[in-house]
Amino acid sequence: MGRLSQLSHPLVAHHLATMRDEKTSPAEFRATVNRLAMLLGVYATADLPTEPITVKTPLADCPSQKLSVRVGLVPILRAGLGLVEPLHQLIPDAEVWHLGMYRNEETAEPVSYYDKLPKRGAVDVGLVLDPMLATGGSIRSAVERLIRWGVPDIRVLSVIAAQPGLDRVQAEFPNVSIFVCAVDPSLNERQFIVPGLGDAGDRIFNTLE
Ligand SMILES: O=P(O)(O)OC[C@H]1O[C@H](OP(=O)(O)OP(=O)(O)O)[C@H](O)[C@@H]1O
Ligand SMILES: O=c1cc[nH]c(=O)[nH]1
Ligand SMILES: [Mg+2]
Repeated sequence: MGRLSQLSHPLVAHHLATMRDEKTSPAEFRATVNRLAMLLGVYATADLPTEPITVKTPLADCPSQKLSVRVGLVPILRAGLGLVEPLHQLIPDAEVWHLGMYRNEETAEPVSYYDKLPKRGAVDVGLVLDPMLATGGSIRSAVERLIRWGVPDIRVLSVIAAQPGLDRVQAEFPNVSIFVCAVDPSLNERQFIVPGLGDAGDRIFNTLE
């Protein structure tokens, strides 16, 4: 089974309530995704390797640490874009590799429409960013793509995961770490997470029809 970390923190619970609330405006929704992504980012990077360096302060030499790995942020378009900026704040040198995917409305299967990953030179750590893991199909497809690219350490950051999709991803990718703020019990007949928060991409980009 893949390793699952569910964040337990009063700020996570507080901001999650805002995100789920149907009355939350797109502007506040975006700001809240940003806050939760920052918290997820801190947890998901807690064991990144560092190497010792020495920096000169105005007073003396100071033994210090710097990240020693290439980190790639891999947002799944569109909704994953909402998590990029806070992760970039935490890891300014991270590379960003976008994967474009949307769910077919009838089958709920992911349809890929953008992928410019290079043939060579995979990052050491790939952080897959998508606020919603529903059936798990989109995350599965992204993880498969990163495995083919050659990423040795793959971590998934999602705000809400549905239990059925999570079970599927964990069973299929035992070496992938998954970080979530909440696990919801079920999916409805349209494969939306219940209680969930609706369509994350539409709420971020104010495209609700
Ligand atoms: O686990 P799954 O069943 O694959 O569902 C989750 C996917 O669905 C949503 O994207 P959507 O297809 O709505 O596209 P969008 O982000 O462009 O709105 C969400 O952002 C995930 O990518
Ligand atoms: O509940 C869901 C399922 C897929 N995508 C979303 O944005 N929300
Ligand atoms: Mg999507």
